[in-house]
Amino acid sequence: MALLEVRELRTEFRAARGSVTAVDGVSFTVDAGEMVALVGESGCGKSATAQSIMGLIVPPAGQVTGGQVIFEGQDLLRLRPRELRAVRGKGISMIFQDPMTSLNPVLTVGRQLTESLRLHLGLNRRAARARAIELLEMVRIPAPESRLGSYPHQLSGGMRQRVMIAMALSCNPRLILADEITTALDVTIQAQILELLRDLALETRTAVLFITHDLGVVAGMAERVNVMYAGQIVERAETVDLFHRPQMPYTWGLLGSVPRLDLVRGGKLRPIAGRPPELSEMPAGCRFAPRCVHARETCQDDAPQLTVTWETPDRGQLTRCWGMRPATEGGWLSTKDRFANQSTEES
Ligand SMILES: Nc1ncnc2c1ncn2[C@@H]1O[C@H](COP(=O)(O)OP(=O)(O)OP(=O)(O)O)[C@@H](O)[C@H]1O
Repeated sequence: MALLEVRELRTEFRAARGSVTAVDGVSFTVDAGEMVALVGESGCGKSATAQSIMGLIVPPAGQVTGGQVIFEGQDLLRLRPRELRAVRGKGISMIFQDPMTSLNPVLTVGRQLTESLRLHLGLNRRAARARAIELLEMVRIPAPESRLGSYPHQLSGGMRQRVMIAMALSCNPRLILADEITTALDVTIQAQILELLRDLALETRTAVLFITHDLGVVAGMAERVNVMYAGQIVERAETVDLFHRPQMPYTWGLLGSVPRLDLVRGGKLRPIAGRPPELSEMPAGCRFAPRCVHARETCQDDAPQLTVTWETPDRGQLTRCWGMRPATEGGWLSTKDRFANQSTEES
């Protein structure tokens, strides 16, 4: 059984006229100790998915209107607030993009760590302090004892994110939701923080749902990837398969905007042209069709389902694209069929 199983999750936000659906039938799993990525451009619904899992989307701003979030066998969407609070921290913890918004600026790092340990694990003052020092050592913060007295603003961005990782790990959760945790950091620091999270998660056998807009970041972090577009999963595969054999044109586009050392000299990064649809004006057919140079008439008119388009006995790849046949019928459409409607600007 999966550690986390998200089934047909649907989340709506209140809008000027009625409501808009930011997460539309999203399903995926995370196994114990596994690293899974949720990737997509800004606004595709990644954070809304994570916040829905944690029960952080509440009326009047928004609401989870459908689906299930099964964590260790229980549906988190059916829990009472008190029961859900017990799952947060001890079962699932979350690290956000900007530690300054999640750390309390008027409390020292030590106070914040020890309070969480006392509250969730019932440690006494002395034991909580000892564990806090141990946690800061774990996230490789030098002179941890003296750092306990520091306020968040006295630490660098990278150090603050290390503190957030320490807090996330403090109650030995089974799952960490890591939402764009390095976006606000310098590139060199980004790599250190990612490596730290990966090493600690492996060491402590903690599963991580790794949320990012940067497919480049996924390569070294996740075993499986879910690509999200306009509120839906549009491709899912093992990371190696996704990089080796991306199937959905949106994923090709995301890969085209990842810097690569093996690009031929002079090869340019190609951002995906156009913008995702407005939530209030979703296309009737494939949601990526308006930006897809391979879109055919079917793509404009009919919404494709997420379908197994490649598989071996032990793994598979799912794609939401009319350019792919089910794996049982051969997967790829022939080049002639696939590009039948290819625009001239591509050739
Ligand atoms: N409180 C809210 N009220 C109304 N709409 C919202 C709210 N929060 C998010 N949205 C909308 O839901 C959609 C999904 O947002 P979400 O933050 O989940 O995207 P994302 O993929 O995480 O992007 P980013 O990385 O930029 O946060 C967006 O169109 C966003 O404008």
